[in-house]
Amino acid sequence: AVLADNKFEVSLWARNEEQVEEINARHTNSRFLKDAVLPHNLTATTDIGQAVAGAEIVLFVAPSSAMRDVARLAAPHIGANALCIHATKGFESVTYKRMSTVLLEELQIAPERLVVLSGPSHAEEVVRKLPTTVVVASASVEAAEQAQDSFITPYFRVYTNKDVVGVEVAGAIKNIIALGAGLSDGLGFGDNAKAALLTRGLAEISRLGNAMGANPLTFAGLAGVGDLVVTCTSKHSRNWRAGSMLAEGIALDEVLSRMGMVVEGVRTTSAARELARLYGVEMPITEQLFAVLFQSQSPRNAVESLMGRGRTHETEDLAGI
Ligand SMILES: NC(=O)c1ccc[n+]([C@@H]2O[C@H](COP(=O)([O-])OP(=O)(O)OC[C@H]3O[C@@H](n4cnc5c(N)ncnc54)[C@H](O)[C@@H]3O)[C@@H](O)[C@H]2O)c1
Ligand SMILES: O=P(O)(O)OC[C@H](O)CO
Repeated sequence: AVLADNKFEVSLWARNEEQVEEINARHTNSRFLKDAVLPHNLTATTDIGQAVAGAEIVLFVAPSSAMRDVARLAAPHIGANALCIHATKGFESVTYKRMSTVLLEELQIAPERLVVLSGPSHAEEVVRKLPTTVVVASASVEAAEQAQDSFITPYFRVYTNKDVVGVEVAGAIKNIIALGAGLSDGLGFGDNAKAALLTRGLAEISRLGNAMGANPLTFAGLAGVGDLVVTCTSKHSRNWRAGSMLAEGIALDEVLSRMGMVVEGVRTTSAARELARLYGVEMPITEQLFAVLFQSQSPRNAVESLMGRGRTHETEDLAGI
C-alpha cells in the first residue's frame, strides 16, 4: 500500500483466490486488515510469474518458514537488475540462515541488488497512514537509497543503513523478547519486569549480532530498540499476544491455532538458541523461553531461573561490542 501510494503499479501475489478477488473487487483484505481500504493501483493475482515479471522492485514478505519456497517460485521470473527487498523477521529453520542469505541462494541477483526493510512497523498502523519509521539496509548504498526513495512518504519515513546482518538479527530476535514480554504481562508482573526484559533482551540481541559481525550501533536504531519497544508493548503484536496466552496456561499448539497468523518468535527461539551455541554467546532469556515453549518449563520457574542467575557486571557483560 505504501508503494502504491507512491504511484507504483503494485501487483500482490497471494495463494488464496477469494482473497485475490476481494482485493481486486473491493480493495480490502478483511482477514488481515479489517476495514482498511487499499489503493486502487494495488491489484492481486494468484500467478507469481505475472506478479513479478518485469518488476522494478520485488518485495518479499512471506513468513521465514516459507521464504525459500516462495523465492524459488519467483526466481525464474525476476529480472537480473530488479531491486529485491525483504521485510521478513526470522531465520530459516534447520539451517538458521538469515533471510538475505536464503534469497541470495535462490535468486539470480547480485548482493548489491538486495535490501532488508525492518523497524517498528505494525501493518495495522501503516495501512492507516499513522506515522511510521523504518530502516532499509543493503551492502550497496545505491540500492538502499533506491529503496528509501521508493518507500518514503510523509507518513512513512525511511532511513538507510549498511548493516544487513545487524538489521536482520535485531528484527528476528526482538520477537523472542516480545514473547517474553507477553508472558511477563500475562503473569501479572509489572513495568519493572518489562523494562528489564527489554534491556536485557537488547543485550542478547547485541551479543549475538556482534558475534555475527553486525555494527553495534544498529541495535540502538529502529531495527533494534525501535522494534523491540513496539513489539513488546503494542496491542498489535502477535508475539506479545502469543506470550500472554501462554501465561494463561494455554498450550503452544492451541495458541498458534488461535492466532491464525505467523508468530515468528516461536521458531526463532530455537534458531537463536542454536546460533548462540554456534557463536559461543550467552542468551539466558532465549534459553528460558525455549524451555517454556518446548520443554514444559513453567513461566514462573523461568523467571526464577533468570532472577537467580550468578551475579554479573552490567557493562562487562557487553564487552566486545
Ligand atoms: N504484520 C506486521 O505488522 C509485520 C511488520 C513487519 C514485518 N513483518 C514480518 O513479515 C513476515 C510475514 O508476516 P505477516 O504479518 O504478513 O504474517 P501473516 O501470518 O499475517 O501472513 C502471512 C501470509 O503468508 C502466507 N503464507 C504462509 N505460508 C506460505 C507459503 N508457504 N507460501 C506462500 N505464502 C505463504 C499466508 O497465507 C499469509 O497470507 C513475518 O516475518 C513478519 O515478522 C510483519
Ligand atoms: O506482530 P508481530 O509481533 O509479528 O510484530 C510485527 C512487526 O515486526 C512489528 O514491527
